[in-house]
Amino acid sequence: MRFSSEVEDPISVLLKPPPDETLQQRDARLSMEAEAKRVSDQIDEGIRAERAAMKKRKDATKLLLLGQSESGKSTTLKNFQMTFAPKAWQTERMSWRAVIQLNLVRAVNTILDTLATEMAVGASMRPPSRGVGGSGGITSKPSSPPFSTIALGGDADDADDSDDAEEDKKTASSHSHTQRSSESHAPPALLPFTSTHSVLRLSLAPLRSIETDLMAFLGSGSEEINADDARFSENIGNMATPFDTVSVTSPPSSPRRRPQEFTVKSTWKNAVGNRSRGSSPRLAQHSDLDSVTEVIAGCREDIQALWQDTLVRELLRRKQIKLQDSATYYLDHVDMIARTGYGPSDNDVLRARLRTSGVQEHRITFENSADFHVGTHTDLMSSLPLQVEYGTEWIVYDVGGSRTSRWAWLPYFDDAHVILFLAPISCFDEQLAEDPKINRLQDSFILWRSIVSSKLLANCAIILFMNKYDLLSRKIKHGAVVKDYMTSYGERENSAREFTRYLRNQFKGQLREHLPEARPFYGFVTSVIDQKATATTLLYMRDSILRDHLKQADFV
Ligand SMILES: Nc1nc2c(ncn2[C@@H]2O[C@H](COP(=O)(O)OP(=O)(O)OP(=O)(O)O)[C@@H](O)[C@H]2O)c(=O)[nH]1
Ligand SMILES: [Mg+2]
Repeated sequence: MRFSSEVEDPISVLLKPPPDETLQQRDARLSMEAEAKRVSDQIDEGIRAERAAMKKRKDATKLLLLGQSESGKSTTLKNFQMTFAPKAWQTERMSWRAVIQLNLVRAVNTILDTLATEMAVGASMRPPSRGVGGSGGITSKPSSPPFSTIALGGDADDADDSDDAEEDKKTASSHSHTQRSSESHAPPALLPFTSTHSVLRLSLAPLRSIETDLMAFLGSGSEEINADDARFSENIGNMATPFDTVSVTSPPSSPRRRPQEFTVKSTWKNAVGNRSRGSSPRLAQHSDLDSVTEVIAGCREDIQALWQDTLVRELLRRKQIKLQDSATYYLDHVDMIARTGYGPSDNDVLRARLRTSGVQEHRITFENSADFHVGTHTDLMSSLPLQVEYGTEWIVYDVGGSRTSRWAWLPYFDDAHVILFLAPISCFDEQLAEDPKINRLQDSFILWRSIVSSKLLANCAIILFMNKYDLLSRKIKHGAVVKDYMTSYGERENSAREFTRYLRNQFKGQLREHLPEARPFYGFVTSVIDQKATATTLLYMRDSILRDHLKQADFV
């Protein structure tokens, strides 16, 4: 009988060098073995890194930014980056220059379009036309009657799609203050434009191709959705909350899974940093972004002259051309922006408008909280138990908010921990670009009701930002009367403060109505273009509300 210790291990037998191995053969064998080990270690390392990344992703707090288009979601995301990852933000800031340039150039082209139409009318001595065509930057304001948030109250059953349609009908003709006032006046005399204006139009003509090139560079987000685009699909239609009814009305691809074209990073951001040819989107008419910048810089004085011209201002007023808010800001600061060495400030970037297409995933790794600008914040901050969260990762999903994009939200509901819902409260007198029959504030209420009553989001912390308070204050100061647009507001004081208090109660009431049991109401009044104030709110949100919620829900 043989003992096992006497049996030779078959693997060692296999690996044993041949007895007659030469020195050369031995070296070759050893180097082959070393290479095999290196490859094997590399594979193990890859598996380990993948597991760690998966665990990190699983552990990361997932925050979903929701709200209608132009509610300020992407601007809030920028605030997140500036507040929690300031060093990483430094490298991203410069890439926004092209967006700012597009916002500026588009505003100039809109003014030039308006001027061209008016001068053509003057030349032919025909009566002035009422409408003005042109590219983005114009918010059209058709007639429509006022709406009432009381009509939005209702039962939980109201949340269904047919009811939305009913409410849409109720507001199908919400009205425009500006349009109404203009109807009671006779058309004013033609404005006396001169050859100076013709020269300005000529010298600013190169900005047409600049707009085209910047749009090609920045992709689909550089075009705003309009009512015609919104009719693009009979399938999805133009519903307020397609994610509620997704099983009935299917979007083009599977509703539950995340479509491939979504959850993308913006390619233009990388392209700005990466100058190598071939990797950047091609500009059709200018060799690169630097030559675009030079053309804009060359137009600086003429842009200033156009924007400061009193006749042009009067024309914009008469034609009720409402430029985007960011456009006005950039035109006011053209002396600084239209320069070859221009690098945008944080303030400039917070004003930049680029529509989000699809759903974009952003990973934010918290940098050392000692870097936060806490010292400059209000007393509130000093009372917070500020925790060092260095290295913690959050995944923030920024979605497109127009009605035609909302069907893509649903797949992101499943694993969201936090919903940050933005409702722009300044737009009580505005209509949706994608459906001019619908009042924008009413659309926000319909969305909010659907989100707070969603069973899929029952475990999420839901935080409301009543945003654009600065614009609301300005609007009311300039004479807008809330009850003209919102009958339920009644005879309350016509002030931004009182109106905000009223809206807060309405939002809170809808949350309580749908989830009476436990969910607390977290509502903040914000102007997310104000970086310092927003940082204070975000820090409070993270270190107080979310810490408690995530602990309670066993997420941390
Ligand atoms: N004055 C002012 N402007 C704001 C405020 N919040 C956002 N904006 C501006 O409004 C515009 C639209 O904001 P975005 O953040 O792009 O809106 P969004 O919700 O991401 O819109 P979509 O991507 O179309 O869904 C930008 O030009 C912002 O600078 C605010 O509180 N006050
Ligand atoms: Mg956006």
